Amino acid sequence: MSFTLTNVSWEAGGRTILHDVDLKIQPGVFTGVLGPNGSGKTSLLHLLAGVHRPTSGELRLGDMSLASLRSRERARRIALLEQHATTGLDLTVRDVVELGRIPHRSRWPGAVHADAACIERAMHRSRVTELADRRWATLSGGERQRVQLARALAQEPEVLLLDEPTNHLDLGHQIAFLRTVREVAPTTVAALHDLDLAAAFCDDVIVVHRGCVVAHGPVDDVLDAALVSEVYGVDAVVETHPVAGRRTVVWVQGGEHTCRRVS
Ligand SMILES: Nc1ncnc2c1ncn2[C@@H]1O[C@H](COP(=O)(O)OP(=O)(O)OP(=O)(O)O)[C@@H](O)[C@H]1O
Repeated sequence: MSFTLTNVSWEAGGRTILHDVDLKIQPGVFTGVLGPNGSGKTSLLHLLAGVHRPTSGELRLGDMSLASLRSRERARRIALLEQHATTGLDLTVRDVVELGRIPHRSRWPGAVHADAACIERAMHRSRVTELADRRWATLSGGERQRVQLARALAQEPEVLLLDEPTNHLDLGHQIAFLRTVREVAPTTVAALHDLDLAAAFCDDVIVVHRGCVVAHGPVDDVLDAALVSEVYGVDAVVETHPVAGRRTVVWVQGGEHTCRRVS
């Protein structure tokens, strides 16, 4: 399922947060959204999820305008894994994962069994089966993140939107999490801060800077030292690692945000 954004802008709090975004996100592709803090990554994901509506421009999912989809239909097609998922309810892990089935609820007699199988499968894939009876409130940050992935997979979406999904995860779980997403998820768009993880797992990347999309394309074409310098204000060496065989980013110096727009 593709996303097509034509001249999309989004305003909030009296200012333009995203400016004239033109993008086509191809179906079946794992796309990373990169950019500094406050550049507009979450805002872009929220537009794709239908949480926000564009102030101007058009956003299409496949051949439909996203705005024309009813919320239940949207929830069947798109799962959003938020940066800070919370609930005030006293739920078990299984209850949380079961929430992913709500958009698919049906009166068909076999639905309960189908839902149960789907929930078990999603928990197994996200490596949280052993947590199934634990209270959500007692989980660590990393455990919650994996449970949220299970909820999103139980939703069986056509598009998976992930907002900094590897926050809270140790290195092993970061790799396992993104590998699982690559194996089982359909079209994926993930905001990521870790450029090495982006290089390892993304097919394409979108780079957002000060509310503008300044680059979009295959990760190996986009991710280079000039981009890291321009967007993050960091001098870095970006090279193909001799053992891992993928792009790695080693920072040399920086930290000052001397951002200029990349053309
Ligand atoms: N509802 C809102 N009202 C006003 N300003 C907003 C709103 N939502 C986001 N912003 C502002 O828009 C800008 C982009 O925010 P966004 O959360 O999209 O950035 P981000 O790239 O995801 O940042 P981070 O990496 O820090 O999570 C920020 O300056 C933020 O304060």
